[in-house]
Amino acid sequence: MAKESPPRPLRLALVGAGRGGSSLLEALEESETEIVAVCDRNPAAPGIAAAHRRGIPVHHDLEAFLAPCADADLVVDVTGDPEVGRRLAARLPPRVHVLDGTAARLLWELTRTTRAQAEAATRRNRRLERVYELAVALSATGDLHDAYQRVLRCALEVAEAPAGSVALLDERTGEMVLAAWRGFPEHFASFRRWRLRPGGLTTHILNRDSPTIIPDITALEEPVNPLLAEAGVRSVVAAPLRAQGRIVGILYVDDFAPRRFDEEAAWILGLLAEYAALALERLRLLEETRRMAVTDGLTRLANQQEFMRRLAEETERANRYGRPLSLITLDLDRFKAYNDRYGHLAGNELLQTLAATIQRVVRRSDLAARTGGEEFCILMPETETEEAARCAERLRREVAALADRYPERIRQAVTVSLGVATLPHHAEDAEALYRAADDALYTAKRGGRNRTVIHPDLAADGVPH
Ligand SMILES: Nc1nc2c(ncn2[C@@H]2O[C@H](COP(=O)(O)OP(=O)(O)OP(=O)(O)O)[C@@H](O)[C@H]2O)c(=O)[nH]1
Repeated sequence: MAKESPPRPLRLALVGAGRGGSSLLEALEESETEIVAVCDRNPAAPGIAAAHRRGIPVHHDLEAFLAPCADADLVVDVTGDPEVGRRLAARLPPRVHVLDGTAARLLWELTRTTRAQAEAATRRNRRLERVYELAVALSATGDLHDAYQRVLRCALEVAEAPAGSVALLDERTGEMVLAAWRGFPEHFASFRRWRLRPGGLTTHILNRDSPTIIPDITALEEPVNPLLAEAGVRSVVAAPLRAQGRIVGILYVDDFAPRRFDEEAAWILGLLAEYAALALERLRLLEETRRMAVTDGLTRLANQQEFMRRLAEETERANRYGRPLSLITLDLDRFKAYNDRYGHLAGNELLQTLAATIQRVVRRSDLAARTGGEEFCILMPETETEEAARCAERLRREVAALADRYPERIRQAVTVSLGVATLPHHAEDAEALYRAADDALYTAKRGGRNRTVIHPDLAADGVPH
């Protein structure tokens, strides 16, 4: 059997490059059809520039245009001018078909529809591809913050929206808590929490299986969360985040103008939310485990291991850059007697109150840790001895005032003894710094307790108070 040769592309010539002609040119841009010539009297007609751009021969005179037309299969006449129609019919060989009027419009509409469908399919594939890429990235990351940002970036891209956020449900308090956001100004985060109200928008979103589309929140009757209203959000698509059958939060995608998000975007956001919820929950648990591994369970301060790790790290940094690093060690005075008298639980409560006091007194850049039963350490980068001693004294006074301040929790007046040492003045490495501060603390205990001692003054009575 003879092999069939592939059909050669259709050759088309176009007369009339106004709005209709240029739309047809655009609609045929990616088709196989070969445009052999374009003709329009008006050199400024929109289709003329498009034809030049695509290298299609252009004519402004019908006579000259007839020559390439004789070589075409089809001439499309969108001029609507009967004179042009007559001349084409009279001069072109019968083999060349002429499409004009309604038939030309039909051709344009069919081409446009096909193209729109192809574009929609490409867009859907691109959106699904983004979700797939997100899934791959989420399974590789171990960082919760990074994961939130990736989820938001992907959601905004899929919905072609300028802003979005993730809020998590705090089951204990019945509140929504903002976990991450994108495309909002800084002050957006000032509304970090809001209450769930029965009949409110948040409750409505959480109770639905699929995403909720809201074209204009100002037209809603139910109360809207203050975050959206305050930020000037007008339209929303919101997908519930569910992990193992439990509702964990909401993914919001927002626009500052009223707009109806398309159903396809909402459907894909639903898919994205399903996967994201599982991945985010996994990372949240991982983070929680990590946090627990470095935290003391009773006081929520850093634990001994974390303190030793940070001490080594900060010592190295201080030595490398020639910067001071101070360390305060402190220990409750006669805690055994307190425990014996009021019981272990009351003792625990005292330790927790002391930890909260330490946390209140130190700076954010300092590290407060519980390093033993009733022993605590405060690591203070970039801090000279005098400043550390001032902080120690302030802490000592605050502890002495605890019984007056919290009579329901602290059963009798308590005090602490503190030791201060600074690298490089009193030690050169981590171990020596720890020992120096501890020696100072020991001296404070021997000197009568309820005092601060700076390392070289081991024989002195401590800092005057
Ligand atoms: N309640 C409670 N007590 C603890 C905890 N860890 C250690 N302790 C107690 O802390 C007390 C420490 O006693 P000592 O080391 O003799 O020190 P002290 O009584 O504070 O005396 P000085 O430090 O010399 O002023 C012991 O009774 C421990 O049982 C804890 O987690 N909770």
